[in-house]
Amino acid sequence: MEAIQALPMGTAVAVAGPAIALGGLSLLFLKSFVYDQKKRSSSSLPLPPGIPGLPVIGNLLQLKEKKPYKTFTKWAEIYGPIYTIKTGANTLVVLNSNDVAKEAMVTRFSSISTRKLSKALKILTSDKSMVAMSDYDEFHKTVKRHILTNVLGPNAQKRHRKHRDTLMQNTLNQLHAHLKNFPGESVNLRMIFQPELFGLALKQALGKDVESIYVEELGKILSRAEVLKILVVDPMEGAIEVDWRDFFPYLKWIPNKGFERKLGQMYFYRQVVMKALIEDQKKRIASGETINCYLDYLLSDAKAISEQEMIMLIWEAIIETSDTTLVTTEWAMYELAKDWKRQDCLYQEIQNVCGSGKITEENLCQLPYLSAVFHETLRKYSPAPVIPLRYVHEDTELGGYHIPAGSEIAINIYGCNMDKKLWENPDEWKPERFLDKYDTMDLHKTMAFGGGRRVCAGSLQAMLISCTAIGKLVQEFEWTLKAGEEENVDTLGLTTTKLHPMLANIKQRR
Ligand code: HEM
Repeated sequence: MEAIQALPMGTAVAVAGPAIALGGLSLLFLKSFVYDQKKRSSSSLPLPPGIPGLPVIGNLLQLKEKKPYKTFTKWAEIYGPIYTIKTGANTLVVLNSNDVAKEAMVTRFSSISTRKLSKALKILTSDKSMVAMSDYDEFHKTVKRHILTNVLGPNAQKRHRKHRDTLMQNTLNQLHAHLKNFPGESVNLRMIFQPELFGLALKQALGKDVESIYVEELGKILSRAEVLKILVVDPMEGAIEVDWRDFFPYLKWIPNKGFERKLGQMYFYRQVVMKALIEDQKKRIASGETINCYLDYLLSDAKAISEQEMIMLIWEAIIETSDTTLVTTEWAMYELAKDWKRQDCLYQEIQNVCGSGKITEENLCQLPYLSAVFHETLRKYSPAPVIPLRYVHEDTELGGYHIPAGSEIAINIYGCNMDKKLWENPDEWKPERFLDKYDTMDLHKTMAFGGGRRVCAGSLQAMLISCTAIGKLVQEFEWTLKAGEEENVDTLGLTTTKLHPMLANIKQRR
């Protein structure tokens, strides 16, 4: 040490330089040796079992119905938690248990960190220009930080609290008005809750809710309901549009006019409406009025974001806020309205904790049964049943099998949440299964929010809105399903949206 200190500075650098270079070289050598070993050891493993299919088209005909996650789950009972299917020219590795899903999302993430998007998603996401659909790269890290800092992280959620309180109060007011104006008529909760969620999404993203907007390219004023349809409802349907060229890339030169027209139109409408909404708010900012919202934040703090990326990021915050939370809340209320005993159990818990006071977000940590209702609904109705496909960009290993580069990965969240080895009678909606086992505020009791570096950024917001809404709806009203509603359990779309909106009869509690 003293000898080194005694050397002139230049000498120390001259000696240390080659040493560092040599150290670097041997590290590099070691890394490539380990990599080769890993590669060799992975390729000596067997391939996952394949589901028998037909030549050329593979298993496509077996996946005709638009709920592949259910077919995947049935196959897992025969072929195990990991298997491959052929979708035309593509090989898809399907993961159906928590263990293999976590291995893909955490341990082997570095080999599976890119997205494989269908043509429809490529168009709708403006080629991966949003947090949830981007590859795991610098763009992703930057924009995930932005959405967490301003919209979805714990501090941002504290700042947006007033919007959630308004949403809850407006929902309750409309239910009371329904009771008064249409006594004896059943209520469609979605018709009230969805526009309220959309209002919250607009306020968080753009600073203000809108009643209507003039869109120059369309030459007309659109109502709020039309804006909701263009920004949320249509793209959710468009996202599952199938272009057969996805399965046969070697036929991509053949035009598919119907598909292109439909998706092109959706893209155009979304684009012009988003531009009009943003321009409107830019006028507000220019007039000196700034608001704590995502747009104001991006305009002042995220200079490197292009105009198109800005449109996509703002749209992302709107569509993601408006959909999955509604799906969860509606299914939870369907189950509670069907099951009086459990509804009463929840009501008693709320009464014990809140007494004559109204339930608030501050009470959530004291309400384990409410938390169990939320998580059991996420389990049984996994709002994102299959994670958007990932792509294996280097040979890897999963569940003891060799997974070659070029494979696509489908993580079947629904399958993980319905795994009979993990969940007793998984078809039964039974919140009690979560009591005593978990911390009330643990957001990851199931695989519903994914995991690892791509874990859902909006889980806190979803929990705060959904749990408070369920709690308030049950605290204030008694819910009973309308006769014949029990059978309506079908779903529609990319998420598990209830095909028939829930209809229920409500009675004000004393
Ligand atoms: C019950 C409601 C929700 C469920 C079940 C859910 C589910 C998921 C899942 C499974 C993923 C992971 C995708 C993957 O691994 O590739 C994800 C990602 C994401 N979610 Fe959610 N989500 C919900 C609500 C929300 C809300 C309200 C937002 C608000 C904007 C949101 C924003 C995001 C974002 C930005 C990502 C991308 C994270 C990343 O790629 O790093 N989610 N969500």
